[in-house]
Amino acid sequence: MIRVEGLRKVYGDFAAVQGSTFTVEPGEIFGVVGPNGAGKTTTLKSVAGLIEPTEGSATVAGSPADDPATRSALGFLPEESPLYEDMTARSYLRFFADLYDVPREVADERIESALDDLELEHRERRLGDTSKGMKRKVAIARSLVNDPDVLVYDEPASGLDPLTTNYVLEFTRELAESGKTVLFSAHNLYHVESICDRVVIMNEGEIVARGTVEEIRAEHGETTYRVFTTVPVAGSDPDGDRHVVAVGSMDAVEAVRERATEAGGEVADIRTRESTLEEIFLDMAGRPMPGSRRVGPGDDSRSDATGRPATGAEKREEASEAAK
Ligand SMILES: Nc1ncnc2c1ncn2[C@@H]1O[C@H](COP(=O)(O)OP(=O)(O)OP(=O)(O)O)[C@@H](O)[C@H]1O
Repeated sequence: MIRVEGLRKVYGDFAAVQGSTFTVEPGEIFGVVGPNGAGKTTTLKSVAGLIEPTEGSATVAGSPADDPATRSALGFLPEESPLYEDMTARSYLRFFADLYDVPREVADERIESALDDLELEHRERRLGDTSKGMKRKVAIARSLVNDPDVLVYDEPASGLDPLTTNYVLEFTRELAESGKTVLFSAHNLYHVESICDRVVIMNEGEIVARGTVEEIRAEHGETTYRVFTTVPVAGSDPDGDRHVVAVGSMDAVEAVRERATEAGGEVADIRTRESTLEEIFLDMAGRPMPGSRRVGPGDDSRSDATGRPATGAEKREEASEAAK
């Protein structure tokens, strides 16, 4: 289980995340969505123990996210996943399994099983010569070599073709169904609607909406009523042999009905339409936030410089960075 409480991250005088609170349960896919710069990656990296919060906390299974043992038991898929270009998928995954001290036999079985599940072809091809989709699948397999219970996936389907995207999303869904806890960020709201159990929408470092997609729609969306009349009424447009006017409430529908009756006609049909998640998102993302992200003199611009010796998990991260 992931628990994020009052998470705030400040860089210099700028608040990247302004105090987020949420929990993610085992078996659940929890989506974090928002426009560029909203604070999604900062949130995910805090849960992966790669960023130290300025205030608040992120815990995984009750332990601090940056605890080396916690990090070792978590699978993180970064937005960009550089791989060692000269290695093959198998040798690359074995290399990471060794870093996690997974016994060779267990690792080999786990790697083959992940590559089978991901239907990865060309396992002995140099990674530098493989497609973007294949590289992403290898990065996903890498997030599983330590058999983590908790997965943090930053834009898992970014830049992939529709077929590979579906594959990756379906695979992520299956991981959650097998009991894993999945925290997931995405720009594509269709992906979010299709696989996430619950969602938070972030804007300018703040959570501005939360719940299931249906709950968010009910709370933040709008219902539009298209009222079809047999005679023209104020504001209506012709529609075949009828007239149509769009209104936002049942009271307004009744007002249209009265006007139509006064004009000697009637209401022939009423159709309702709910906001899509995309419309809600665009509305919220475009809305200026009341609070500023500027804060007083900064205290935490060097997020990763904790001053303590590098842990095994950090060395693994460095190894991954070096592959860039
Ligand atoms: N190390 C850093 N130093 C200073 N500012 C940072 C740092 N990391 C992130 N930020 C800023 O914090 C804000 C949130 O960044 P973050 O990467 O979390 O956003 P995001 O929602 O993931 O964006 P995107 O969708 O573009 O990936 C951005 O304005 C970003 O420029």
